[in-house]
Amino acid sequence: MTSPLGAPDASKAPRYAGLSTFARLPRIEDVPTTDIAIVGVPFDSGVSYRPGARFGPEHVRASSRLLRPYNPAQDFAGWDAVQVADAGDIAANPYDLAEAVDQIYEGIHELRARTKRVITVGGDHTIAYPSLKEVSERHGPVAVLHFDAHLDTWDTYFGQPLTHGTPFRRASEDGFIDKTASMHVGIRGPLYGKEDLEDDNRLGFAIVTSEYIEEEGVAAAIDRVRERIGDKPLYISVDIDILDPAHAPGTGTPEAGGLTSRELLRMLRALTDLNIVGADVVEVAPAYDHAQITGVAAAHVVYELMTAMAQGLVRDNEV
Ligand SMILES: N=C(N)NCCCC(=O)O
Ligand SMILES: [Zn+2]
Ligand SMILES: [Zn+2]
Repeated sequence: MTSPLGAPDASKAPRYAGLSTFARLPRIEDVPTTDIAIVGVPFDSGVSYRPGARFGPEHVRASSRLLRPYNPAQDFAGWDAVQVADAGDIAANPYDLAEAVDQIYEGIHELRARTKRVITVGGDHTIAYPSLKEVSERHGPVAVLHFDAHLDTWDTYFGQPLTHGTPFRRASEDGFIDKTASMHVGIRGPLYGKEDLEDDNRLGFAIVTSEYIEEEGVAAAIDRVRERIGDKPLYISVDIDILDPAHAPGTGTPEAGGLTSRELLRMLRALTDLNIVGADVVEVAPAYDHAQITGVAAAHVVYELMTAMAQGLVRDNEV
């Protein structure tokens, strides 16, 4: 295999110059093969409050220009070990949720046919449903590790079954999720009723609350994640609003009392030996961001997920 093509040498081309791709990595059409594709899904027709996540992908790309090849926290240089490329954006009908979900599924399915892993950058949390549909067709029902302030296992909004508050209920009902090994991390804030928690449990999720992490610490939360998920094929979904609004103001449904970006990144880095088969990072809404605070946090989340996936591909001799 020829050496992977990485980002331009920042000592020759300034970081702030050049096309806006994730971490200034090559576009998928500019490399012969791709192992990990990072694809944008500029879609926010599923939101229930502040819109704007349709501009999330471009904001995360713009906020990722400082990322460098070697990740000391994982002692691994992901894009030097495998080919990582920016696959551009999947176009989805902003006026028809059902059609949009089909288009997102088709876009991921087509990408996955020519790459080994896909990381989707939203866009609102609706996109987790088609992504989980695609991943579960390849790996069977997957363990879902869902970082979020919100359960996102609600039923319908104004009669609509697929929105950013319902992806994991629909995915559980449709058999995409391993109900013995899925969990939410970061849950906090007001609910519609206690039955939300009863439904959530029935749909197959354990819960690590934001308050638990404050009381017991990140290490205890990591232990609970590892115990629940084990070595099952794992899908990681990161709603950036898991972070406290101080660390992610640029999002549509902010809830007080969240995690710091340091805590979230530490959790992600502790999971690099798990079998990560898919991931998304969603709900970045740049209209409410300041100085790329949220964009930079999301870019680092993608970077840690990419690094962990690259390690897994090398470890499992898939490259
Ligand atoms: N941001 C996500 N993914 N979900 C928020 C749902 C908020 C609500 O139903 O009130
Ligand atoms: Zn959320
Ligand atoms: Zn969410």
